Amino acid sequence: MNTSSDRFGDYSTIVVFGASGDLAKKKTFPALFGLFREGELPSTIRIIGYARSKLSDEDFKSRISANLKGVTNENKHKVQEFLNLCSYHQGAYDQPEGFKDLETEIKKYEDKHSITKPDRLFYLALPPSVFTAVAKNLKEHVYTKEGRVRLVVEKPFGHDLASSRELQKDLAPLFSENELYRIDHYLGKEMVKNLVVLRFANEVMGACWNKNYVRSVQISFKEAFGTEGRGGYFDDVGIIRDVMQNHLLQVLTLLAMERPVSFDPEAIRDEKVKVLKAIGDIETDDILLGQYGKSEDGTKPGYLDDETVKSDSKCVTYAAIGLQIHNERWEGVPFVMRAGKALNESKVEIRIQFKPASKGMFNSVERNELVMRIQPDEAIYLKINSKIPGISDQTSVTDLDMTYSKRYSKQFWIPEAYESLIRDCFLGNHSNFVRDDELDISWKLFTPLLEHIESKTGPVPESYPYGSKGPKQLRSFLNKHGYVFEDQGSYEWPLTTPNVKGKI
Ligand SMILES: NC(=O)C1=CN([C@@H]2O[C@H](COP(=O)(O)OP(=O)(O)OC[C@H]3O[C@@H](n4cnc5c(N)ncnc54)[C@H](OP(=O)(O)O)[C@@H]3O)[C@@H](O)[C@H]2O)C=CC1
Ligand SMILES: O=C1O[C@H](COP(=O)(O)O)[C@@H](O)[C@H](O)[C@H]1O
Repeated sequence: MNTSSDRFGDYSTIVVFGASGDLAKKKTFPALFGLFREGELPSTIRIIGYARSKLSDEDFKSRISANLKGVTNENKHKVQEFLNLCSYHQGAYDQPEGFKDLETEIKKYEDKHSITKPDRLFYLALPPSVFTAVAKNLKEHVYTKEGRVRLVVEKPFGHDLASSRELQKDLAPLFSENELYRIDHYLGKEMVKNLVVLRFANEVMGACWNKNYVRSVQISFKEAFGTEGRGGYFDDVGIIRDVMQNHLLQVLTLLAMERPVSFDPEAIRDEKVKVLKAIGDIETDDILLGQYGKSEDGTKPGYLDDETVKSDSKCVTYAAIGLQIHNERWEGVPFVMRAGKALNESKVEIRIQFKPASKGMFNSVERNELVMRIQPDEAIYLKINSKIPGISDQTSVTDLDMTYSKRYSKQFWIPEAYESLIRDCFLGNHSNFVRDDELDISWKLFTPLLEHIESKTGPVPESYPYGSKGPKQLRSFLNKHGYVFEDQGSYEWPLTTPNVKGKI
């Protein structure tokens, strides 16, 4: 696979802002360690954690070491080697002093290694309220014209179209689009990265990937836990901003875009933008909204039981949205995105249901369905009709199954999303990052819907029990959008023992 590369040098500096925070502890530092452990980061780089909290180097290191993953007896020495590369720098986000000191510290390291063209990666693991202040101070005090600078920004990139544009307007004069890496961590997930290959490296897939064969497409995100502990954050956000406007929409664009001319990041992102532009307005009767209540047995709390949320909150914790893509390939094919918290299971998957086989020989065979499970346990399987083996002349549904855990050995390293994306930043590959125009169109699409939902007269979400499959109307909503729940007959997974007899 050709991917463009502009790799940083061996004496680069990575600064993680918000290093005392949750994301840094749970994702950023574990990902940096994972890359180091696998030899994907040079052993000579410098990693600096920056935050306002008063922490000694030891405090900081013990904080980050608690979450490092993939440590075995054979590689445990790598933990200390990694920690030796790290240090902590205390400073404010809105005052120049901390940044000036940071510049001195980085320069000292670069001078020691005679680096004249520095490579500096700044990772903002920070609330968006301080993005601009940090970006300004970085530009003024820690930027290098001689070398290369990359700025990684975490979601949320705004709250709606206006605030997203405001943020863009603030960042644009400071860092060029080429220097900006907007992370959507779903783009770093293995199965999401495989979509381009699955579609465009397999003629058989390409041939049926259109309105002539596909009846409906679903992108489904389910979490088996509620907003426990994050209600305060979630109440202003809701499930649509939290995972749909970004993660699921990114998956949809990769699923629906035309073939890019190459693996060049701009070629890929150009195609994503084209398909985003072809998505029709979201109709208000094409949505299903829910909010979870207590579990049926009363052991799990309802959303409104969280003291950090407004007692009469209409915050949406479940949404299903029907979309149409108005282009030659997809006209008339319903795309449904659905996402919910506090459901019966945690699973993210794509389901492409094909049109039924022609009648005549087979009057009751089921529709083919291609499932790509993003998590847990990545898998691609195609449900097909097959003759029941043996003396039977009946058909049954079975599957062509590529479950990664069965197909690839456990010794084989599949990077976590953040590992994969930080590696891309280091290599200078923008393919899996969100470009400014993608962001703008995605907010244009979702802002009217959000305004409708959040207006005083907006719809009241249907209550569903914690631990259930979601709102009761889901089944009819999916039917309305072309998805047929097939009678699975003798389908069993993973092993089938058909209970049928042949005709004499
Ligand atoms: N946590 C997660 O799993 C995910 C987070 N994100 C995004 O990543 C970013 C960071 O998230 P997370 O680590 O959870 O956030 P935190 O709330 O943990 O904030 C990170 C650090 O920023 C500083 N900080 C917090 N609040 C403020 C404030 N009001 N003003 C100035 N500084 C503040 C604190 O450091 P100090 O006071 O020491 O300076 C804190 O340790 C956010 O944009 C979030 O939306 C995205 C996906 C997942
Ligand atoms: O961005 C977010 O994503 C997580 C889900 O990410 P995953 O990698 O665990 O699937 C979600 O729980 C969170 O609410 C949201 O902010």
